[in-house]
Amino acid sequence: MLKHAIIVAGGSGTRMGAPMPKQYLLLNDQPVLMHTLRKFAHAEPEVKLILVIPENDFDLWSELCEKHNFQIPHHLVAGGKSRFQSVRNGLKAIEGEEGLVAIHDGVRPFVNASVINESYTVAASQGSAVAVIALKDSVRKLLDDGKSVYQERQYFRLVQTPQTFQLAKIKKAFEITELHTFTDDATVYEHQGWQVTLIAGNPENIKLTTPEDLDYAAFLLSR
Ligand SMILES: Nc1ccn([C@@H]2O[C@H](COP(=O)(O)OP(=O)(O)OP(=O)(O)O)[C@@H](O)[C@H]2O)c(=O)n1
Ligand SMILES: C[C@](O)(CO)[C@H](O)COP(=O)(O)O
Repeated sequence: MLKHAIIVAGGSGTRMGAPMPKQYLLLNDQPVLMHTLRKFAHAEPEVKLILVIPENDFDLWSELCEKHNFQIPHHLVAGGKSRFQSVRNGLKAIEGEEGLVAIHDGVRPFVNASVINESYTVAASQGSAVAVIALKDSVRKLLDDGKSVYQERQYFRLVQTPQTFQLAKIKKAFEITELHTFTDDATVYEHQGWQVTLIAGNPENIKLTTPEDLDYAAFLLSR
């Protein structure tokens, strides 16, 4: 079955506060995005990779590829103003509706190959596969009056990427006008009335968001 992967990296990394967007920061002397693209290329050698970055960064990316001798084939697509719009641009760049597409944050370079493989297998039979992990800490809900209440953590999951779908269904789902409740691709998919299928993610697959995440990334790479 035809397998695509859209790696979204069209953001500006405000919370990281680094001199350049976090997707280009170096981990072990290689930009974050190269680690992420390599994970997909190694896990699924036949995958068709689409990389979504801001159009203004196309020249920077091509310089980085040359400098780091990065040769994994991929198709560059211009990002949008929001993650939703970047994903939609990526979906529009795929011709036809055949096969599966994994949508993955470019700033999650620590995804396991087994999670990527499982996401395609499950999406092929179920329509979708969304990587999640269970919570280890207790959970409380904040109330308007300054109080808080206990929540049963077994009913909650933290949502990661990849979020993998049958291409025809996720293309149709993304035809909708963007809503503020669309925090990821699963929320767009289920807006159609379709149930998402959850699969186990890997705990190291964090989204590099704030500076302390880079320390954890360095630790993971040093093991
Ligand atoms: N317009 C956007 C915004 C975000 N993303 C991507 O979506 C992923 C998750 O977003 P987030 O971690 O929020 O990245 P940023 O938007 O870059 O970070 P911040 O919110 O701190 O500015 C990232 O890979 C990011 O590059 C995107 O492709 N296009
Ligand atoms: C898609 C995502 O990474 C799943 O956890 C997350 O929803 C992105 O959120 P952000 O607010 O764009 O960082």
